[in-house]
Amino acid sequence: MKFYPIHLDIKNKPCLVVGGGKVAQRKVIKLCQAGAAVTVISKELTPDLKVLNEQKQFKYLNRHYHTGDVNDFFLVFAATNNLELNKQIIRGAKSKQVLSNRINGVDEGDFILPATCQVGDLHIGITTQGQSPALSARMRRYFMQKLSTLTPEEIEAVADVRRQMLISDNEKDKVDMMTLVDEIIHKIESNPVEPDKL
Ligand SMILES: C[C@@]1(CC(=O)O)C2=NC(=C\c3[nH]c(c(CCC(=O)O)c3CC(=O)O)Cc3[nH]c(c(CC(=O)O)c3CCC(=O)O)/C=C3\N/C(=C\2)[C@@H](CCC(=O)O)[C@]3(C)CC(=O)O)/[C@H]1CCC(=O)O
Ligand SMILES: NC(=O)c1ccc[n+]([C@@H]2O[C@H](COP(=O)([O-])OP(=O)(O)OC[C@H]3O[C@@H](n4cnc5c(N)ncnc54)[C@H](O)[C@@H]3O)[C@@H](O)[C@H]2O)c1
Repeated sequence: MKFYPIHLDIKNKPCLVVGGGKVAQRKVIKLCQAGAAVTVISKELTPDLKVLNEQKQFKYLNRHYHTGDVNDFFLVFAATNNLELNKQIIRGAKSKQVLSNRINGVDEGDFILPATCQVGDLHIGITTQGQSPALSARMRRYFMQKLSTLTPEEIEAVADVRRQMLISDNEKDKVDMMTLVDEIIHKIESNPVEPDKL
């Protein structure tokens, strides 16, 4: 296994995205959803990033990357279309022990992002260890279709019974919880996938 799978709590943690294109946008949206304190450095922004900037979802520095910009960040994303610059950003981050993601290739940088799909608190993360992103993207669409039959409330119901079980230490609560889990698995199994939507 090349990469260690982890779900990181980045609430209020300072995260830097260098670049304002389509790939940077994907990173920024997920960082904001996870409650990070996001800074974006780029002279250009996609239309969606412009809207998020107007909503003050992140701190925007409308300029090119400068050496030293990575200092004091928790995570850094080198997401420009300039391969040499992305390498330089990763080197800068490494010299400051800041964890970094490079969108081109996996040999530099400390982590890569999985393709994800979710229903409520159930999240599925898919990676090919950076080798076949197109396969990850397709697998995500497969699981999105499979999970589309579930609701956040059904996922929450399992957590509710578990909380009850932890208080009561009652065998019946455990059976109830496993029944709900079985129902979820059954719904997923019996939900057919439409291949032309993958
Ligand atoms: C999962 C997802 C998460 C995210 O980005 O948030 C993600 N790529 C996504 C989309 C996507 N990627 C690509 C396309 C173009 C069309 C296509 O091919 O389909 C699209 C579609 C689009 O852009 O719309 C091509 C591509 N990707 C990378 C390269 C390498 C390079 O540039 O050298 C190339 C070009 C060469 C090639 O094709 O190989 C590199 C990476 N991409 C990764 C993640 C990491 C490894 C993930 C893994 O382990 O599998 C890694 C290493 C870096 C990273 O961490 O970012 C997201 C899912 C979107 C979804 O869920 O639908
Ligand atoms: N990881 C992935 O999922 C993935 C997917 C598709 C493509 N790619 C690769 O990622 C790269 C970026 O793709 P994109 O679609 O976001 O490109 P894009 O052209 O839409 O965006 C590039 C961004 O980089 C910014 N930039 C350039 N020089 C900069 C500098 N000196 N300082 C700050 N920002 C700077 C630009 O302002 C622009 O916003 C491409 O090279 C592509 O090969 C990666």
